[in-house]
Amino acid sequence: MVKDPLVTVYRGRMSVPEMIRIVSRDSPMALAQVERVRAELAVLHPGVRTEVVPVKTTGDKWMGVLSQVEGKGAFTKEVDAALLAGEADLAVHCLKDVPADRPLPAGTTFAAFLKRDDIRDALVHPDGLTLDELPAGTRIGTSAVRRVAQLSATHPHLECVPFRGNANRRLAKLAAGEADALLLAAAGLERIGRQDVISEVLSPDTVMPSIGAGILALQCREGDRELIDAVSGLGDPHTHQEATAERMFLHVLQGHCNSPIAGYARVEASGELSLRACVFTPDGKTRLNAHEWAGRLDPATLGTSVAVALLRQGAREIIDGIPH
Ligand SMILES: NCc1[nH]cc(CCC(=O)O)c1CC(=O)O
Repeated sequence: MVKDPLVTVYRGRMSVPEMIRIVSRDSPMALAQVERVRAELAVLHPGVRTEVVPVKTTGDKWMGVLSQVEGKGAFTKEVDAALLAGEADLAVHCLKDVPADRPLPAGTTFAAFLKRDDIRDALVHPDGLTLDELPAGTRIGTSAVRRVAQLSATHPHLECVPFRGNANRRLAKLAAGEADALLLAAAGLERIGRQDVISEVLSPDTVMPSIGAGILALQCREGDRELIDAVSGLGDPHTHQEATAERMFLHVLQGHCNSPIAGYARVEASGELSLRACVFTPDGKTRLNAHEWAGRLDPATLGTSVAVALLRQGAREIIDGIPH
């Protein structure tokens, strides 16, 4: 490989923090995510030392309905607070847990989006049945309004039962018989090393993923130039475009924690970005769809355009009609 002399000089001059304190939730999945960040940082900046600052979030402690606590911010609030208080320098978030209806907490910014993992949901059934093979009355453990709405529409003979807790806990509750099957993110199961329990990975056409699925976001304090420069090299350009389009879409739509919204952007084989998205009623009976290509639009404008397309079809009325 030919070395680009400019890059070499720039790397040589770049000052990198000696120590980076990384804050995250303390679930096994979150800690596995931190390990990925540490491993990628070690490759990019072999001299850097890192320390992990695990915190418990409201979303981890509260096992009731999320809309009764912070709703969407329940998994990020304490992590943001540690960053802003200077107790850590870098936060690792699942992008799908970072509220998009409001700006990031003042004084913080995204420094990178890591290369996207699998965006699909997976079925976990102890006997290995697929979604279409599940008998009537099978209890699916999920509290996600997005999953409940879609399953209700396509598989009305199945029964969704409320199921909260981190992925490991959900697997334990499944093993204890509190449900017959689960829907979980394939990427999450992969991160905790439990792909073995997956009985079927569901195509996005069967269950449309959540906005931001499979993306890890690195968040820093806004003024922390040295750190932002040091970690921005972990970012993936396609993921950045996808994340930007998806988050602007959610921002314009102004959903709340009970809004069944799904969708994903993708840089297609042609190199062009596309975004498809849906809004559902909670019973899944009404489903609004939009799919657009970026063409000359930048990713954020594509997100805006798809949101407007859904608003024209009545998305606001659906979202506002759902109690929250
Ligand atoms: N809401 C919790 C959450 N946040 C991110 C993931 C999975 C990993 C990802 O999509 O980044 C999960 C678990 C799940 O939905 O099964």
